[in-house]
Amino acid sequence: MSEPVLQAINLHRTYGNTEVLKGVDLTVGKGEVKALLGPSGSGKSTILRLLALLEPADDGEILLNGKQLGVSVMSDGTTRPLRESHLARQRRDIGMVFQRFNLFAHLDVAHNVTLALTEVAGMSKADARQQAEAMLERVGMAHRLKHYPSELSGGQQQRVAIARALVMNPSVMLFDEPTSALDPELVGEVLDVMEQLADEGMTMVVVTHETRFARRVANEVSLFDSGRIVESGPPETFFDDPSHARTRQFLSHLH
Ligand SMILES: Nc1ncnc2c1ncn2[C@@H]1O[C@H](COP(=O)(O)OP(=O)(O)OP(=O)(O)O)[C@@H](O)[C@H]1O
Repeated sequence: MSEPVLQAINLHRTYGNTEVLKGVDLTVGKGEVKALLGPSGSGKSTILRLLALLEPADDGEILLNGKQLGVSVMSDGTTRPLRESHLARQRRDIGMVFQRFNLFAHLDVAHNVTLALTEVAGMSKADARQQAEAMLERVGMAHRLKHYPSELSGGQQQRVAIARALVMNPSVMLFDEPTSALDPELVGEVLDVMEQLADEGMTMVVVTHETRFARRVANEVSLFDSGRIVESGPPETFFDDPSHARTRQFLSHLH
């Protein structure tokens, strides 16, 4: 594997009495794509929310480019949760794309993409506009700068959401079932953009039910079940490995 960009070590998360993540280890190397499959409720969205620093783990560590996230390490080696302002800075380096596009309804396409650049990164409006246009060009949406989200198809909204995450120049992009809320005829345009990103060397973690995409684009595929990664492998062998009994069972429900 190439040098690790994102590492999760023994992540745990409990809601009430339900232990949703029971010790998850995950490593994504630079320029690699990791696909996570798994049944509904197995904890896939939870792991992505933790990796995106949207909520804290109860136990375990997350490292980005070798640096532990979400905590400050004291001189005696103990750790403390990071202050919100520092957390916000770390979040900028992690792009997240949700199942539902989560665009700001009251802002046009260009402003959806420039907002974080001007408000969070402190960039001038002119520079932000230039970067946003370049990023929207990359996802094939530069011709819709003045449109509002409600005037776009789901696939177009999702491509804008991808541009909005990319414009912060993150080290890694996390995708949480980015096509599962789309009409079938719109899935391809979003997967094409994601494949193009992968080809360009973006490091990605993708929760998806699109097994053909995972076969074609991922470097490693993992099956997530009941809060754990239970089976993993390169796509060439993962789907057809006779020892992957749980993957076979999962796939038989999917089709
Ligand atoms: N904030 C929360 N409070 C309480 N329970 C939660 C919370 N978030 C998730 N859960 C529970 O954790 C479990 C795992 O949820 P999660 O959304 O991570 O699964 P998933 O694998 O992404 O499922 P899906 O494919 O349906 O999105 C579910 O039982 C869910 O109800």
